[in-house]
Amino acid sequence: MKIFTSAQIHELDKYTIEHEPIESIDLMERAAKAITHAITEMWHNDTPMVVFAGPGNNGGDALAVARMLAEAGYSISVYLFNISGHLSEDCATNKARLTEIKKIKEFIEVTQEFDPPQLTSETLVIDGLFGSGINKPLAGGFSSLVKYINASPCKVVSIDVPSGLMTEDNTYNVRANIIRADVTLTLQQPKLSFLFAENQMFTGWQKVLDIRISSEGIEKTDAHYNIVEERDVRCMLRGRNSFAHKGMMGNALLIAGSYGMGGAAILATKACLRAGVGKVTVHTPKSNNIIMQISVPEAVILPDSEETIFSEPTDTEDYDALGIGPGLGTSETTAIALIAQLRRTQCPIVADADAINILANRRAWIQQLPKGIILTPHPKEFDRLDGHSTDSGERLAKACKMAERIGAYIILKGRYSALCMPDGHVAFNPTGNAGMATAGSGDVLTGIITALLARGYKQAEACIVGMYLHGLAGDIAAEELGMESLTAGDLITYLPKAFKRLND
Ligand SMILES: NC(=O)C1=CN([C@@H]2O[C@H](COP(=O)(O)OP(=O)(O)OC[C@H]3O[C@@H](n4cnc5c(N)ncnc54)[C@H](OP(=O)(O)O)[C@@H]3O)[C@@H](O)[C@H]2O)[C@@H](O)CC1
Ligand SMILES: Nc1ncnc2c1ncn2[C@@H]1O[C@H](COP(=O)(O)OP(=O)(O)O)[C@@H](O)[C@H]1O
Ligand SMILES: [K+]
Repeated sequence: MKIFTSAQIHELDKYTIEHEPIESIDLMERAAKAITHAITEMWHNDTPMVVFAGPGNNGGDALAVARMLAEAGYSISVYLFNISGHLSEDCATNKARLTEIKKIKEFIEVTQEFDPPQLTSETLVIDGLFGSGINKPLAGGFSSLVKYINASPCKVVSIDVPSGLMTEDNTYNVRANIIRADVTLTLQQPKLSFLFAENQMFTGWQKVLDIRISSEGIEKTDAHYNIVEERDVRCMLRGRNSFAHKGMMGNALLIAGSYGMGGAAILATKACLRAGVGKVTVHTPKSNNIIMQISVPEAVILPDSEETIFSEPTDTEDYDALGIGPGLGTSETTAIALIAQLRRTQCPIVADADAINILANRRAWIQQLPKGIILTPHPKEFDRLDGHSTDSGERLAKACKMAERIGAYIILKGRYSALCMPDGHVAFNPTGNAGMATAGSGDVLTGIITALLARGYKQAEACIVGMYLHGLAGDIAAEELGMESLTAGDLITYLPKAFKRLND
């Protein structure tokens, strides 16, 4: 699913009006119907509702919703904020339509002073102050109103966007002046900023409402940001030839584990095998040899000459992919071996965890990384690599720049892991859940991506399929076990079911 910027949304709006064709006011009516339907599904008609409408089209939506809810028998009070004395055309039309009906409890047009109504725990506030047209942080009377609503015990449903939240960049926004909704009913597509962890407190639960924006327009418009969909992944999946033998299914090399962190190597190795690789070899310190042999008898172990750390690069001629980093440690010897390893490796690479931490300590080496390398940092690891970011938006922008600059694929891990590609495009992964916030989940992802690379998937495909499968395994595990007790090992156990669901 493409994620458009507010400027693109505005253009698509116009495109739909011109090409469907449909009058702008009728498109607003269509949006309002979808919003009203969603509200009536969630709240009974004995819920007292207070609608706050702004002067633009978000306010227009709110006024239309107020009319429809009043006609459906809800008790509705409406406050329309018209401070500058100018309403958008469709907002003005909906004001006229609203004032024509008799079923509204009260309608107040605020032009100067505003005496806020009492908002109790019974009240539902419908927030239609500002949507995708906001162009600066809220201030003055609007910020006071937002603070008043946020401090009240009422429930809040926001139309399209929680008022005050920018659809893309909130780095310089004033967070106290943004509505904290319980539910956001967003039109056509989630907005980019909804995918960032720190904005969940504003959007609350999100529901996307289809308002039938021109599919032709959507197809024609290039989007930098996409949310991966199941059908994309199904198209990328490669089958297994019935004459397949292990030599055809990829030969993976993992360099992982140090004394005390052998578990990371075990998790990555098991995940690599469960992701369908033909053969996997694990280069790990001597001290992990026996535990690896016992834990993963399917793997070949290549013990390092050192007892506790990775110290010597391995020839990669025979391998189809290298996964390096889980539990590796960051000692000086390991750092030198890592760089030597990256320099001499010819096959595709995924570098995670301590491999990233080592690069963060020696930033000059980042420029020299092989083209096409996959890096899988969580936000803290990325900050070590590229300096502190104030929020997810800034971090994503930096990751995109780095991916372009060094020709890398960077997966910024999180609820919606973001794959930043060298061509500037970003793919967000929708699968996964909070049960996966547990040690070792990242090692499993490294193992899966390594396997897919070894099997011949191109970097972008290996990342997209890998992220999706990893999250889907977590979702199926959570369906059956619940989130609380989920462990990284469960992700491996449920990987077969994730494959099966996608292959069915
Ligand atoms: N295709 C779709 O998705 C559809 C979208 N639709 C709906 O349209 C909404 C977008 O409407 P929109 O473009 O009119 O913008 P909106 O958010 O109402 O705000 C603009 C007004 O706010 C003002 N303003 C801005 N910032 C401000 C600030 N900080 N403080 C104070 N004022 C500020 C700005 O004034 P200006 O700065 O321009 O003078 C202008 O008056 C969208 O979210 C959805 O609900 C549906 O109806 C149909 C299909
Ligand atoms: N709340 C969540 N929703 C979806 N996925 C999550 C969530 N929390 C963690 N994950 C996934 O789990 C993995 C955690 O990786 P990481 O932080 O590197 O863990 P570790 O270092 O312990 O292995 C990432 O792939 C991330 O996307
Ligand atoms: K809003």
